[in-house]
Amino acid sequence: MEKKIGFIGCGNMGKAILGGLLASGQARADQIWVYTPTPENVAELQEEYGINGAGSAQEVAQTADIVFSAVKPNITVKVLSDIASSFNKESLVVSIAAGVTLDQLATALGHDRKIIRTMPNTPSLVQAGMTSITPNALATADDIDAVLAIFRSFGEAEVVAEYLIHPVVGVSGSAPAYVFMFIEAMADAAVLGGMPRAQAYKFAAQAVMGSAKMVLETGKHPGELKDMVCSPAGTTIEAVRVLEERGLRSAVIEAMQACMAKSEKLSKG
Ligand SMILES: NC(=O)C1=CN([C@@H]2O[C@H](COP(=O)(O)OP(=O)(O)OC[C@H]3O[C@@H](n4cnc5c(N)ncnc54)[C@H](O)[C@@H]3O)[C@@H](O)[C@H]2O)C=CC1
Ligand SMILES: O=C(O)[C@@H]1CCC=N1
Repeated sequence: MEKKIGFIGCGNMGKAILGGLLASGQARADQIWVYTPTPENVAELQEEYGINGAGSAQEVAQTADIVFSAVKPNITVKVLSDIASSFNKESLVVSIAAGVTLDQLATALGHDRKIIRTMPNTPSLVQAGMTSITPNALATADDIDAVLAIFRSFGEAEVVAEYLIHPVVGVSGSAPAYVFMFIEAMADAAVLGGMPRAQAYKFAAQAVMGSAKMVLETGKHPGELKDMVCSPAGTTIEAVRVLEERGLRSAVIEAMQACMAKSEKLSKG
């Protein structure tokens, strides 16, 4: 890709995208401009990645063809509306903010602006992210392909209609938190059984990763994969019985309902 790419804000998620772009060779460091309000942060990013530091968000907007807005949701609209007039006519703005709709972004940036709303997740930091991509009507097929390629450089990415954004937040954006809780709980139980803690985290995390890989790679129904583990009168079915008794599925579904409801509330401002 020969386009210039900009970042306004570059914390956890910004760095995941920046790192993915560079590691995959999709962009060279000299094609990338980054602004954050703390000059020391910019200097650190320049040192670590060799990218260009920008002195202001305006400079990023004026320079880049694709601009990632990677600031917190509560300041996204303000940050973008302050610099709306600095973008080039053909620039594409990509937002990663949870709960900020395409309509709110267009109100901040102008209704003639090409915009793509995305929802990545933190496993992007280890090249195993999952990102939804929702373009507005002005974004071209080339814009969508370019942004899909960027997010696919550190995981998977799919185009998703905006009305599905709340389930995306529930099943992907926020989901790593619940999986980490599950890993922590499994490790606690292993420690209870006498296993050293570090070893317990390794076993629990590898079990989760391997199970996820089986779902993705075998194409088998998760229930069938569960049945493959449950020997008749064996150990696993005992655990499954207790998980059912304690309402694991219902707890997960209700937790995600709360997550999706909050996502919907945030979108309404
Ligand atoms: N952390 C997560 O799991 C996910 C986060 N997101 C979204 O990513 C966005 C960023 O989140 P994180 O990277 O976790 O936050 P972060 O706090 O790590 O990074 C925010 C960045 O914005 C910069 N910043 C603060 N004020 C600024 C301003 N006025 N102008 C320009 N830059 C400014 C900060 O210096 C920092 O570099 C949020 O909108 C969030 O909704 C999306 C999916 C998952
Ligand atoms: O909790 C949040 O608001 C963000 C959105 C997705 C993951 N973290």
